[in-house]
Amino acid sequence: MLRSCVSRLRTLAVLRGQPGVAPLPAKDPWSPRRSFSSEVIHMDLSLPNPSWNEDMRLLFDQFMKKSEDGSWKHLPSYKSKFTQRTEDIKIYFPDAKLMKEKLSQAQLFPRSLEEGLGFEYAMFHNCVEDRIVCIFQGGPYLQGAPGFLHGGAIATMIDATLGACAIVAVGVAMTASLNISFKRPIPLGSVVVINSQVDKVEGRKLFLSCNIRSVDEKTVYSEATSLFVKLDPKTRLT
Ligand SMILES: CCCCC/C=C\C/C=C\C/C=C\C/C=C\CCCC(=O)SCCNC(=O)CCNC(=O)[C@H](O)C(C)(C)COP(=O)(O)OP(=O)(O)OC[C@H]1O[C@@H](n2cnc3c(N)ncnc32)[C@H](O)[C@@H]1OP(=O)(O)O
Repeated sequence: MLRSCVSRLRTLAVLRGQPGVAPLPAKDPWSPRRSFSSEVIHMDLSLPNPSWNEDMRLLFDQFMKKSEDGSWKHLPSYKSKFTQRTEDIKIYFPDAKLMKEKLSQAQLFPRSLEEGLGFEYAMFHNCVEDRIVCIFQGGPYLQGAPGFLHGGAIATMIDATLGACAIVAVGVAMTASLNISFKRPIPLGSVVVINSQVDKVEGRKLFLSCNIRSVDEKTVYSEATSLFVKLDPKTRLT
């Protein structure tokens, strides 16, 4: 217990001293309030929290303002929550009981880290142009090259944004392929904007693309194309 506390304090000290790293959340991320409780599971985690920096808050406010006339819609996001969509996927599993047990333990991967340490993001759907914008602040536990985001963390957010775009467009769909071009490293703690869209639909196949840019739009960090396949209700996944 004592050893784990010392190790956490060391981690905090290292992170606080690291240039370019977002300040840690004002609240102690290991406080009981942050434990795995139903309160956290059902909390919309795409709303502002103390770890969000000014860019993140400003962008969130701008998109919320744009949502007032109904042209944009904020998409809530949970650690784990049964929705109609998660109900929909049950038909793809032969053993419904086993599936239910698995789902009761499951958490959405990008929501599995504590507040401010990993993936902080909010998505907005443009209902007119049918595209999704994700504002993303990558925390200190997502480091790859020193001071920059890990490529896998970038890929995760790309997949999550393209996935949301596909699901909003056609319902339950899975990533079949994902091709990413990493053009510039993304500094830890900085805010980036992921713009995604459906380019083409061919039967059950959806071709999507996205790019990741800096808030001032001057830097293109990554570009990606993907294929999602709408699941066939006649085919089981396992
Ligand atoms: C369980 C799904 C989850 C649904 C979400 C539910 C709730 C949402 C709630 C909250 C979530 C919010 C946001 C979402 C966040 C993140 C999304 C992350 C998504 C993922 O992270 S997901 C994990 C990685 N993903 C996999 O784990 C897939 C493994 N895979 C398969 O499960 C199958 O592979 C599948 C289903 C893809 C297709 O299988 P299938 O049997 O339905 O279809 P089939 O094979 O017949 O292909 C049909 C046509 O696609 C072409 N095709 C297929 N694959 C291709 C490839 N790779 N390249 C080029 N073409 C390909 C064929 O060539 C044919 O083309 P054609 O018709 O022209 O001949």
